[in-house]
Amino acid sequence: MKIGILTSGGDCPGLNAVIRGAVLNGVISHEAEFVGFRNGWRGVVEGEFSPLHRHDVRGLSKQGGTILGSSRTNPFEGEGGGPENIQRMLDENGIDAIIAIGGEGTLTAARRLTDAGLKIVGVPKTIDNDLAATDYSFGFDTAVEIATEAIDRLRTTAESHGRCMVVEVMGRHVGWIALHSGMAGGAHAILIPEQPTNIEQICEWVESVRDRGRAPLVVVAEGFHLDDMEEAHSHKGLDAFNRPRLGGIAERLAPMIEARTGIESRDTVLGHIQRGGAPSAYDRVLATRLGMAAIDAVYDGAWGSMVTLRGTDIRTVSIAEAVGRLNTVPQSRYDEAKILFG
Ligand SMILES: Nc1ncnc2c1ncn2[C@@H]1O[C@H](COP(=O)(O)OP(=O)(O)OP(=O)(O)O)[C@@H](O)[C@H]1O
Ligand SMILES: O=P(O)(O)OC[C@H]1O[C@](O)(CO)[C@@H](O)[C@@H]1O
Ligand SMILES: [Mg+2]
Repeated sequence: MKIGILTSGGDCPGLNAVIRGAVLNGVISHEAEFVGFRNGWRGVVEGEFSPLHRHDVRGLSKQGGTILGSSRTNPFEGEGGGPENIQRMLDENGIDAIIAIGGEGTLTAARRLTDAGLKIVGVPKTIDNDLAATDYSFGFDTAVEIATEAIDRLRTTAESHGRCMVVEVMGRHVGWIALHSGMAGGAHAILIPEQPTNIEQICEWVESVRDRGRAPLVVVAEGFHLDDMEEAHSHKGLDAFNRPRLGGIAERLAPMIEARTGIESRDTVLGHIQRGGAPSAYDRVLATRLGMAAIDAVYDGAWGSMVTLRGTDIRTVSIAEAVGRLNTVPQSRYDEAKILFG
């Protein structure tokens, strides 16, 4: 079989480990051949790909980013877009199946193409951990490690100056990175999109920390909004898929906290640092296993399915099951963390 692999949407540590796992399992177990599409669906629509041999994936599991490149191209648009054009391109090049590695957008596109008859298997990726039907997605653990290290560092400078630090982490719709890094770093408040809060409550937590002689540390997810804000803070325009680019809520909160409490406050926005660099060992293992399992799904003809982590097992589910809803932070997990606020 000749299998095409693509990575689409925002990048994520572990993408290269998936590619390596798939290529190695395919070559070793099935003598499969591989091509890598350039820049996500754009490479499919424009027929831009190159062979991926075993030697191309050597040493790749520790490498951040994606050797294939990524984009937010819509496979239903453009001259070569749409299921008929894509199938023709695949037939002309003898490509039997596609492994699409991406988030809910990429997987939704994959599901629509599969509904139209294309042979695609999905692999879930996102640092946000917001995809349903998988217990964890690779990239999340790495992002939490990076954010936790940043929180640890901010804490020492905060204590030196008796300042309040507001640290912003990623998380467009869900607060998993904030929850886990905040718990790991001993944050005094964790603000997440699922739990709009008022500024008075935040200041109460901050003041109680100060009253104990400590420097308050607040972790906020970029998608958080105060309960009197209509939506998440955005001042950077739109992304390539016309969605507001988030980021900057920490810059709004820090002066509000300072004005209300009198505690000198600083903000830090971690941004894409959380997506860069080498994946953690956990993410390398998870990504490698998902890549290997994607090959099994291809050889089972499980089109329209996605490989997934359930407990410690790798399974397959239908993509439809994964993209319909978000994996949000449950109330019980937030309540548990909240015991330590203030
Ligand atoms: N409903 C849809 N139908 C067809 N194509 C879609 C659909 N939703 C998204 N896409 C395409 O898939 C691309 C990738 O989706 P998106 O940009 O949301 O990234 P993602 O895979 O969800 O990863 P990320 O976690 O970075 O959001 C989009 O830019 C868009 O072109
Ligand atoms: O890479 P971009 O387009 O700036 O996307 C940023 C978004 O992607 C993510 O990193 C992953 O979905 C979000 O946390 C963030 O809002
Ligand atoms: Mg998306």
